[in-house]
Amino acid sequence: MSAVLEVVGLSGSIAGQQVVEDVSFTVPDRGITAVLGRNGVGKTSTLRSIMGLIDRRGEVTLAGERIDGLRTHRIVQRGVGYVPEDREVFSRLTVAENLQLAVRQKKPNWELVDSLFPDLVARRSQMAGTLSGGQQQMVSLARALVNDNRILLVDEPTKGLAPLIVEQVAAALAEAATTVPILLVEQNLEVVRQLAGDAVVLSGGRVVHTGSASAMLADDELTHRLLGVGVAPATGGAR
Ligand SMILES: Nc1ncnc2c1ncn2[C@@H]1O[C@H](COP(=O)(O)OP(=O)(O)OP(=O)(O)O)[C@@H](O)[C@H]1O
Repeated sequence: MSAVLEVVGLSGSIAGQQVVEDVSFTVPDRGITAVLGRNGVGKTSTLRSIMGLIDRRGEVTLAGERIDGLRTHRIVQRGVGYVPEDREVFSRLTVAENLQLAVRQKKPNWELVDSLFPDLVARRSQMAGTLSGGQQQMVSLARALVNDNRILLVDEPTKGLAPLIVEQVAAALAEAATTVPILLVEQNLEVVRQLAGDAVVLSGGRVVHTGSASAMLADDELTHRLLGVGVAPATGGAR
């Protein structure tokens, strides 16, 4: 597998404060790569740095071409789809209008979108603001998938969703990943276990671990140390 995205020495800052520090990793051209880490370590800011949405320095190469000097809309045009954490649907537009606004190509991928999100087909005329959180997430994902992209950056798509909806979103992501590689920020480790091939773990704005997601999650001590969750390591013998 070759890399679709290479990030080298990426730093990002917000209001003069550095929140991404010298981050380097590669995203393979297939499957789902997870970005993990505790709250506030810079996962969202890493995606926003790649998209040129915050001040950044460093190299970002998409399919062999540098994109770190480009404005956000140019990065999108090059084929980087971005599904932000807060979904950003236009609440006073219908589902159909939300999707239509995202279209950049002559033949949008309507078949793919309709097959992934049948619920949205029935709700085409519904105002997006009246959809549930899960349905809004699906609109947000559908807007990215309606175009051919080289990679999707998806930020916490299951956040705040009920377990059944989390399963639906995870299934849609798994299916979408058969058509486009995905860089996924995700806190739900069950979803990560289910979907991710590789994992990039951040701490304090820096990469502290990269490698197989399943190998990391199978190692309780490592998972606990990196993410502060899972089974705590034993602290001495029985008393
Ligand atoms: N608009 C902002 N203004 C000031 N500081 C910010 C802003 N957005 C993020 N930060 C800071 O940048 C750091 C990284 O935040 P970021 O949202 O990238 O982390 P994260 O890993 O995605 O967190 P979470 O898992 O809680 O979403 C944090 O210390 C955060 O407080």
